Amino acid sequence: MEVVIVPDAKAGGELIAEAMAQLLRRKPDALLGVATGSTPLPVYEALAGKVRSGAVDTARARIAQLDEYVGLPAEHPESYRSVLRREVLEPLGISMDAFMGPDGTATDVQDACEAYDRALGEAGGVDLQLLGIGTDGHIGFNEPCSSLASRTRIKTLTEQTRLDNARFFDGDIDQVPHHVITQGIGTILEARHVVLLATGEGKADAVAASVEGPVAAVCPASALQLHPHATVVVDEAAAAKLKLADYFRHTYAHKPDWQGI
Ligand SMILES: N[C@@H]1[C@@H](O)[C@H](O)[C@@H](COP(=O)(O)O)O[C@@H]1O
Repeated sequence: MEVVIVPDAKAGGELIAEAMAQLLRRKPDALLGVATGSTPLPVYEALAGKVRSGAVDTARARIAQLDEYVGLPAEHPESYRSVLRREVLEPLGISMDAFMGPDGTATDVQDACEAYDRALGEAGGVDLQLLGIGTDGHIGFNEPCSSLASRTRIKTLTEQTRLDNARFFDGDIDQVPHHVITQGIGTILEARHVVLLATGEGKADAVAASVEGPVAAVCPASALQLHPHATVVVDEAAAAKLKLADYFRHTYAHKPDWQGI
């Protein structure tokens, strides 16, 4: 696992957007796994800037969704499908034909989960999966004690996560669904490169537990320690509780220029 400490969220966004751009130059039809939440927005903004300036071409890029609320109509403004259309696909000029995600409106939710998990494999697998992190260490919607081998499935949200996400539902927790579909931790770990971005002091405990704590289901993001190519990008505030921060700074400052993240 590589930990990169950047000065602020904008620098983190630029670093990850450049990694995505390099991937797309090498593999124009790369499948990018994207996350929702506030944290990844600087990545999408930086990548959209590169598309506008002609530094990268997204004509053949494909996008895969990480997780979804169960029961929200697909056209609901806060369904993750709508959020990703608004924040990722439209700014990047990628059509919905190149988008894949789980069906949060399916009557048979289990079947929808299995179908999406299969579809990811049939699409050749995710090339780069971008993740945020919840204050409790969750990735996607894999709440604490999710199996580290889990596949795409239905999960029940904790009260804390519903509270955290109420800000997208007029601050009203009652509007936040209890159930979600999320790629499992085992599914996420199949991506060729996993990049987690965390910013702000609110994420410092979760980052320290994920990077320097034991691999444990109680902290789902710690599963990234098992991945052969995982990059954790953190700003100074989110890095505040890392005991090895100086070591991470030193190794990143001295790595070969050609290596990228
Ligand atoms: N399912 C999403 C996660 O993918 C995201 O990482 C998390 C943190 O969101 P934020 O980046 O807004 O803190 O929120 C939700 O739970």
